[in-house]
Amino acid sequence: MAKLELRGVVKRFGDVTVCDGIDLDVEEGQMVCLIGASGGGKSTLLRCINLLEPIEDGAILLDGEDVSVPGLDPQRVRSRIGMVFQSFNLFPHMTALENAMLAPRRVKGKSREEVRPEVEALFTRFGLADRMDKYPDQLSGGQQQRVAIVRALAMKPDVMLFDEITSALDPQLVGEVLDVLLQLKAEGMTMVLATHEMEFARQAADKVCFLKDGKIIEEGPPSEIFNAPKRAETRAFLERALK
Ligand SMILES: Nc1ncnc2c1ncn2[C@@H]1O[C@H](COP(=O)(O)OP(=O)(O)OP(=O)(O)O)[C@@H](O)[C@H]1O
Repeated sequence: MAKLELRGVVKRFGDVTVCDGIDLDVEEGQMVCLIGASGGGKSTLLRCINLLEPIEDGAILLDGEDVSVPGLDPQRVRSRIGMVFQSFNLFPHMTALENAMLAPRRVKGKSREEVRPEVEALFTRFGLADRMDKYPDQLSGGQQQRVAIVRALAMKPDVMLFDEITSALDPQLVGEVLDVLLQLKAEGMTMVLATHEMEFARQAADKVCFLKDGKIIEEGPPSEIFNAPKRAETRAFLERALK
């Protein structure tokens, strides 16, 4: 597990500044939730952390090492920072087990024999032992998303990023995915989540950051942000979101 620090991160698309000098500390083992209105820049910020988007300015530090300097191998960084998306993105022609074994084999060059027991242990840990040999279309949305989480964990990342991972799920399947996050938190994983699950953020986050127009305009423990937000924007957003 690692500490993640963002220092003055700037991301622009053309003339539009989507991340406008973001500073954020995520301590080892912390769960940080990013909340805010649609278009505030949550997804883009996560994509920048994972080097899926180049940044214009600032730095992204993983245990003190600047991983955003040009020239570093993004695959090497991505093997330390796992990411899970709203759409599960599993390969339909591969079983759940094959999906999860792919990256450690391709990126880390490990053999099937080496990877298989490690990945099987992850499936067991997250209640998916009997789903390993199924294809994605034989799994529920919640199971597919849990497989996607297992696939990211198979790389043994130090940090995990989650981008609205329950937004595409039927409401009755959301809980089983959020339970996986609670389990990871209990195991000490460092995590950053963009989420609309306000009750989950209130109960599980160590820190909540409210993003607006590419800036963190409010941050603190959920007890502060939810009970006594300092900013009118945060209050109005929470009132709508918690209705
Ligand atoms: N590849 C891109 N090219 C141009 N503009 C982009 C691109 N990706 C995102 N944007 C813009 O950046 C802004 C922030 O988008 P982003 O998806 O990061 O917000 P968000 O807070 O995650 O919103 P949501 O909750 O709807 O996912 C939006 O105005 C969006 O249109």
